[in-house]
Amino acid sequence: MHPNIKIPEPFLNQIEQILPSHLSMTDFVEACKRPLRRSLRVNTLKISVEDFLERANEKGWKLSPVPWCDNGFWLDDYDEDTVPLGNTAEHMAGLFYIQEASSMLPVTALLENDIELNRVLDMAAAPGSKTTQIAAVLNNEGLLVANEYSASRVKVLHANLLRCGVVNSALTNYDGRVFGDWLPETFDAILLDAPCSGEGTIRKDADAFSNWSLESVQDISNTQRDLIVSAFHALKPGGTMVYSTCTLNHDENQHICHFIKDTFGEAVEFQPLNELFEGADAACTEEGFLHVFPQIFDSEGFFVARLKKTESVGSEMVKKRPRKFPFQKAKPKEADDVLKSLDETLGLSIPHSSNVWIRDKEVWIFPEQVEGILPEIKFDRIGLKLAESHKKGYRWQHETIMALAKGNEPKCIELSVEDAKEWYMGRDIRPEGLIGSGEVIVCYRRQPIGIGKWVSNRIKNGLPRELVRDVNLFIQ
Ligand SMILES: C[S@@+](CC[C@H](N)C(=O)[O-])C[C@H]1O[C@@H](n2cnc3c(N)ncnc32)[C@H](O)[C@@H]1O
Repeated sequence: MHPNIKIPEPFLNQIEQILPSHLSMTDFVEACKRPLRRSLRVNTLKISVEDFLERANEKGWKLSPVPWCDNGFWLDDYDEDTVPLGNTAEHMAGLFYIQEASSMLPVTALLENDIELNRVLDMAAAPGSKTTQIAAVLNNEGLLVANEYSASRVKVLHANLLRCGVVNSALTNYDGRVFGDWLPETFDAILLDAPCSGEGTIRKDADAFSNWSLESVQDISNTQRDLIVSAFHALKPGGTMVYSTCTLNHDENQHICHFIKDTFGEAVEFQPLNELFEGADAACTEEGFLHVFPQIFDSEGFFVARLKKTESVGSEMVKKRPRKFPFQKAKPKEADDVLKSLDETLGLSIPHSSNVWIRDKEVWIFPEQVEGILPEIKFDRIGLKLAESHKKGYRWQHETIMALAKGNEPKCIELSVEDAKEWYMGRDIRPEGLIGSGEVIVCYRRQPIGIGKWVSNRIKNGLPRELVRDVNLFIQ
């Protein structure tokens, strides 16, 4: 049992009124008090599920599949005190994301249908569990705009995108209310994983209710109404949107969905989720939303609704002052030069749907689909910084390796466990009996972990300073 759990009476009274008849209040309270099962999602941008399972098996991890996400697994009996999951070599290399199982539902629902996805918006994205999940389904193609209102949380989002090798993203730092006016009818799919009162997170966080009150629920539902209207305007006719929260009350869930339907009528079509996976029925409401009480799948509480915009609702773009953009698209010869050098020095190539852009000496790749909307909104960061150019060529970046290298390129060198520890601690390494020249992709257990440079029998460490850490305890 969770030791310090406090569940407010008004909340329990409310749940009693909305709990479906096939569920019991006793089970609900007991489930809230049970600590949460740990779960993770394999990052298929970096490793196949098959290879990950082999590696997990070698480490003695016991994984069981999450039924609604092909890449999701529960991790049974993991001893978090010995090696915190977030400090394992596999996590640092971006091979998985620690994500609660029910929080994998919204992206599964959003991207279930095989539709063309040129532009996707994640309107409330930090820390990025679902952004990285979307990027993996898109396989780094198309454009994924990841927006977050809190500047400090944008930094965490950015770090997670880098760790997971996401290349097709463009980050923005706005109140999500701006998208409907600034980018109307722009996105094929939108995830609104809304800020909410977090009632479903009690199993993870004993303090989940410390700021909870009936009034605060009303406040936050006003924001949610504004955000869903904005998202609906930003959606292309024919596009799909998922509205999700990690809370349980109707005001922040069902009522928000009915509000958008009342506002836009026939243009809103609820798309039932009862067949999203085997057993989904157990959480399905009459409208076809998933209202996941924690005892149903032994998970966090969650709510997921999917809707389609069947027709335009006459959204209009608000005119803005033209802004100066400091990047220029590389001329064809310039881009060829960069890509040829990337191939020749490291054996790497960029995703099909991206192009080379230049700012002074910096060389970047941007998803092609961002080009049409560049004048409309200020981006904090787009795509990937590939290199810095200098007189003799290019200085490739750590993130280039983390995003583009697979570990099977000719320029890779496999480090011993001792050398990998040295690498993560920011030190140069001397692989036994080897001498080389030029740049080299360093790998640990066949996964790229950075870029170094041979200086005779030593590889100069290229790990960015902010990633240096004492990993002596964690890497085995
Ligand atoms: C439920 S969390 C998102 C979790 C995230 N989707 C994930 O899966 O990792 C909601 C996020 O919305 C942000 N937020 C709050 N108000 C917002 C607003 N008006 N516009 C956009 N984002 C907002 C919060 O800072 C928070 O990071």
